[in-house]
Amino acid sequence: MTDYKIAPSILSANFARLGEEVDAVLEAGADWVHFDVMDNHYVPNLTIGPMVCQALRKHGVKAPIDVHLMVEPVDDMIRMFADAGATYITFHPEASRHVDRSLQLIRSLGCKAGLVLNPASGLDSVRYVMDRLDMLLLMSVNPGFGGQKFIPATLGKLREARQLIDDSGLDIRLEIDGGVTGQNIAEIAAAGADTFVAGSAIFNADDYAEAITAMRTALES
Ligand SMILES: O=C(CO)[C@H](O)[C@H](O)COP(=O)(O)O
Ligand SMILES: [Fe+2]
Repeated sequence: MTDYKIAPSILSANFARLGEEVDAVLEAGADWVHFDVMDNHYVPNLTIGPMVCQALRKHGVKAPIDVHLMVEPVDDMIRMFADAGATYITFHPEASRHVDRSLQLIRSLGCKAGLVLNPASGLDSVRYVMDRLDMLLLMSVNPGFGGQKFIPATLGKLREARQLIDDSGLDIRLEIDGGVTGQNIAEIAAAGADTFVAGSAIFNADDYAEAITAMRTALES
């Protein structure tokens, strides 16, 4: 059976009570914390940095923190997030001049490494660095904002990515980010994803446990 992971994106959490919000989703059954970092340069929005990641660790968060860097360049932020307690660090290949080197940097700092592909980007940029990846993240919305609609063409790309990973024989997670809901998660899993980021579908729900349980039930179906 596939080891599915659900990673609520704190982009849709109440930032005024972030520690409690993260405790609440983990208590409600989430596996990971998805941490969106935006710099108003790579994407037209600005969020949170390594100090907030470190604060969550100090607050007592033990779950994996999945840092999604939407910043350019990436190497300084990789170092700072590794120091701040990140588990996974993923970045967009076009935001690094030397993708292979940035991936090596992440692992050298003891974190798990991943690349993120935007909706219009093909799989070519990951083909020759597969052995440097612990995760491949496909964006199913354009990066920068929560609450957008899932782009259906991502399903075909997920199938191709699943094939690429299976053919490689490597242990690489396949994560999907953007517009994931309890209604579409089963179809997304059938296309090959094993790790699901969901922001608005969880944090906008009245009951986080109910939203996460509905996702797990759909995954089991
Ligand atoms: O990386 C992101 C946006 O750039 C977020 O992780 C993503 O949009 C999650 O939010 P939602 O589930 O509401 O789409
Ligand atoms: Fe994200």
